[in-house]
Amino acid sequence: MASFKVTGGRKLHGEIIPQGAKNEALQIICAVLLTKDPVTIHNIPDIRDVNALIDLLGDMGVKKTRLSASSVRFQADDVHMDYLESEAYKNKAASLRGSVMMLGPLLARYKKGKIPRPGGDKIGRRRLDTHFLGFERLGAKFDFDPEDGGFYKVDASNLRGTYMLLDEASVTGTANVLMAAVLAEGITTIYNAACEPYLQQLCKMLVRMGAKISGIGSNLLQIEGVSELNGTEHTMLPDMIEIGSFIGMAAMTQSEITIKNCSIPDLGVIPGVFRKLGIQLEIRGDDIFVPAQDHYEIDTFIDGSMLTVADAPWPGFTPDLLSIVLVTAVQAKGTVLIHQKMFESRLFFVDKLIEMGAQIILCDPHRATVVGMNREIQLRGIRMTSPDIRAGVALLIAAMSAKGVSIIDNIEQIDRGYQNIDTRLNALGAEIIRL
Ligand SMILES: CC(=O)N[C@H]1[C@@H](OP(=O)(O)OP(=O)(O)OC[C@H]2O[C@@H](n3ccc(=O)[nH]c3=O)[C@H](O)[C@@H]2O)O[C@H](CO)[C@@H](O)[C@@H]1O
Ligand SMILES: C=C(OP(=O)(O)O)C(=O)O
Repeated sequence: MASFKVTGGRKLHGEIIPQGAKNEALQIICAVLLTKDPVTIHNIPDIRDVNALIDLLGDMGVKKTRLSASSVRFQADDVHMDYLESEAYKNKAASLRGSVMMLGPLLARYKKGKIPRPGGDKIGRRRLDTHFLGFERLGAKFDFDPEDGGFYKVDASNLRGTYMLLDEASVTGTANVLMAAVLAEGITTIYNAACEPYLQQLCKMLVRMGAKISGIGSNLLQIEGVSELNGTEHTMLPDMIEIGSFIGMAAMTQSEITIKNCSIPDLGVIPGVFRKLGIQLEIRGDDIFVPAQDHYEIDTFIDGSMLTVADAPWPGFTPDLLSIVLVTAVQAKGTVLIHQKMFESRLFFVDKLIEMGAQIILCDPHRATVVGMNREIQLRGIRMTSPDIRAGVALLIAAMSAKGVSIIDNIEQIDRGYQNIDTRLNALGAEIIRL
């Protein structure tokens, strides 16, 4: 288990380029299974989860040619379906959440697929019902037998388009069902579809491959099945969660940074939520300039009542940034209620922040009230463990703003989603040592 030793109190200065989006990459890389033709993908983040998925596809027989550090050409013209029966497949596929999105393409192209219970963050119950109810609506047979190796299995000789109202606007669920529907016979309508930029990017890529999809960016997708898809090229958007993390980090450490090439129109309400915490952001072309700020003050609602920041399916605020908003509020002036509606185990990391000196009341597993300290008291460095990817980065931000040295254990969680974060932040003036 690796750790970070972080010396707090260093101010950052300079420019940082966000990596390609993790959650988009996981969908896009699964989509290469939909065609026998080459698919070239650019701006692939060099992070644990994405590398694990690329390895897994390689083990399944997908040809990979690395064209540069962040570009790979894939060709799925000879997929070894028997690999799915191996113990190695079970272990590797279970190591990340994104692997579940291989099922839609496998079902569409090979009429069957299986996946062990996928990994990913342990942040509460993470059900997969939407995926399998959707596949069943398309005509697949679904089977899950906990006694039989714990595999989720799907089987279908003939996928047929249909109308479906998704159980919930699941991000990976929508991607999975969509990838099955593009090669199904006839027309599929998916209502209550998730519509994050990740999914919009996937839809656009599928259209370039020859799929017929309308309603892109909305919660009502219509797909006219085609018999075959062809190859394409695709470039990943910058990671909006990393961009939000850098904004919070700059505010907490009184740093002046420029976040380059942010694809601003794809950030939705993210900049607005950080502005509500009182953080000044200047949009300069496609960059975000965050000036060094001694103080920032949390807004109230128009009627003077206390601000709540809550997650919601896109275009609402992404749950993946709530831990960052929470830690950023620790040194703001004012009070905010953080309401994590989707996941019930994502706020427990606040006990570490409290140990560092933050004023937070964990109201229940979904809600925490942060009473900002307006920098009157500096956090103090401690030893802590990163429980999940976003809490891990929230703790890193706290440590970077704290007095003294902190040790963060289990940074593999951070490495799942943030590319060489120590090196990139050290280049801006941080002091982070990988132990
Ligand atoms: C690999 C990947 O892309 N992971 C992301 C994906 O996970 P993932 O696709 O697994 O998450 P889902 O969108 O399926 O939903 C996550 C949780 O939110 C709940 N839920 C979902 C939809 C809804 O309308 N209401 C609701 O309460 C679900 O019950 C579930 O517990 O989306 C999550 C929600 O944005 C993000 O945190 C994850 O980073
Ligand atoms: C929860 C997340 O990831 P995953 O779904 O891969 O666990 C995340 O990216 O914040």
